[in-house]
Amino acid sequence: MLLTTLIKDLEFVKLKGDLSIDVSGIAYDSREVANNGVFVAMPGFKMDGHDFIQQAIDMGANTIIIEKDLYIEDNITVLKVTDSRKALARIASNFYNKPTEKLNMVGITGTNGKTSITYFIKSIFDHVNKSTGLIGTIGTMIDNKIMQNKNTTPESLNLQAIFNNMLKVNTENCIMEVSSHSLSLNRVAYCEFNTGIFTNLTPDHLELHKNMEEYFNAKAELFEMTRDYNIINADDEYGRRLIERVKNYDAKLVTYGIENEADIYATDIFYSVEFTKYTLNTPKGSIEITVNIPGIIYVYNSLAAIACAYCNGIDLNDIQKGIKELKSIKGRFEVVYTDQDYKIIVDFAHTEDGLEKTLTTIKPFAKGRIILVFGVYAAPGEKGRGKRRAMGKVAAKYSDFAVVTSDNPKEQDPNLIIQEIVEAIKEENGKHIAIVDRKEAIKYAIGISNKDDIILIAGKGHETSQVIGKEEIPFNETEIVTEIIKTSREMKIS
Ligand SMILES: CC(=O)N[C@H]1[C@@H](OP(=O)(O)OP(=O)(O)OC[C@H]2O[C@@H](n3ccc(=O)[nH]c3=O)[C@H](O)[C@@H]2O)O[C@H](CO)[C@@H](O)[C@@H]1O[C@H](C)C(=O)N[C@@H](C)C(=O)N[C@H](CCC(=O)O)C(=O)O
Repeated sequence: MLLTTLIKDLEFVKLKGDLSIDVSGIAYDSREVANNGVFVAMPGFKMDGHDFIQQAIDMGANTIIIEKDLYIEDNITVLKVTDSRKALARIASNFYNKPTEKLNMVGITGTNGKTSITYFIKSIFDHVNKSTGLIGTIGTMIDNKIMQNKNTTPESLNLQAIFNNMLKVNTENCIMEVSSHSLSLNRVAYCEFNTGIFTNLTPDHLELHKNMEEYFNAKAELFEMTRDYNIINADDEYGRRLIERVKNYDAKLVTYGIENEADIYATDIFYSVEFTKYTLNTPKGSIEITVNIPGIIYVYNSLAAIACAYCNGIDLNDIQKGIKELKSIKGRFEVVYTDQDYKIIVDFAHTEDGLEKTLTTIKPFAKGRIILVFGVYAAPGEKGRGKRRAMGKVAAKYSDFAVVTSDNPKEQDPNLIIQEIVEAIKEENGKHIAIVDRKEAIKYAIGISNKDDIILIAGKGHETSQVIGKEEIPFNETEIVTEIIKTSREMKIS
């Protein structure tokens, strides 16, 4: 591709070199630069791409895009921009010929519910044979095949490549989770969204966003990028603020909820431990909905998905069938083991709010105790103890016994994280034990469970690894539970 084509609509200052050259591709990691490629130097959290420019040139880069003032000796083209992450998004979109213009793009943001909503929408779209790809925490799904992502919302270059791959297999709809990081770090810049969905906002990722206002503003950016519909939860405090903000935007506002007045809303909700039923009310009529995942959270998540399907002109009968056809979502209130004695549920709940909602969903149905296995992950740059204490309090309040363990301690001391959680549990007189090794903690919970108990293993959900120190260790909770139960049965028999 000609460099002039690649940099179309990019604002830059040419520091040196020729613009009428051919470039073979783009890289933001010097180790991945191809011969005659463009290297975009981006300052990072741990390192700085500007320190790897020489390596990129040695790898064969013929063009370098920078945002810092640097003098580069080699005889190559150097362009300076104000924000190299944003510049990467611009040229990545150009490189793949603006793929989002050819897809029906749905972006979902908010602290909780994003993954479930992508799956609910896909299930409805699949029911009416709309070819649909997903991007999110569980990975990227194209043609029903899942590939792992490094991030919930990948870097712009990877993202645009994914869109392009979707188009190659004639995918028409792309349903994606849009993390607040991706908005703040311009990973989704120059994506054309048809629909934006806002779920809710509770404290999370405050290591990057500093405070809730900044976190809210990051999420709200998505709704400045949508063309057709803004779908917002009317029962969330921040949702209501967003409604006020987007009221006069070009995209049509559609609200959903249970408590407050909304366009799409649920009434007559019936909960059981296996499913939830409710009456769906829309401007086009009402219909019974069965969601195969229990709890209030999934009433909200299904309503958001339904609002999206509704805006896409899908008939209420098809919406009803599409929601019912989704049997489970990996790591989302997933019953990984059940017999007449007890149930084991794996759930991704990893915030105070998420944990509280999952525990209160279980509470009315737990004939025995709720035994909770959980920890708190170490977020990059996180220093505060707020989240650990808050989750400890929730554990003490809503579970009968907490096995406090490691989540992803990363390079922080897992004992210290656990100690801070335990302090909060003790203040509430909660029954607990601390077991640093997560597998041992699960084994302990299974060992002490009696008839009718429910074990909730919270925090990691669909994840298949645990990050301890710098190491990523395979950790699949479904497999671990199965193995522990098998071994304990074999021991009982012998
Ligand atoms: C803290 C954070 O967000 N980090 C993201 C960031 O990496 P970084 O800034 O740490 O990269 P770095 O290692 O400092 O390197 C800086 C630059 O030098 C370059 N480099 C580095 C070494 C080298 O030899 N050559 C070279 O060119 C790197 O390619 C990079 O461009 O930029 C990378 C590329 O976009 C991201 O993959 C990475 O996400 C990490 C993996 C991460 O954990 N991010 C989390 C916090 C995140 O983004 N989460 C959200 C939300 C999740 C949720 O909602 O639950 C998500 O969307 O995933």
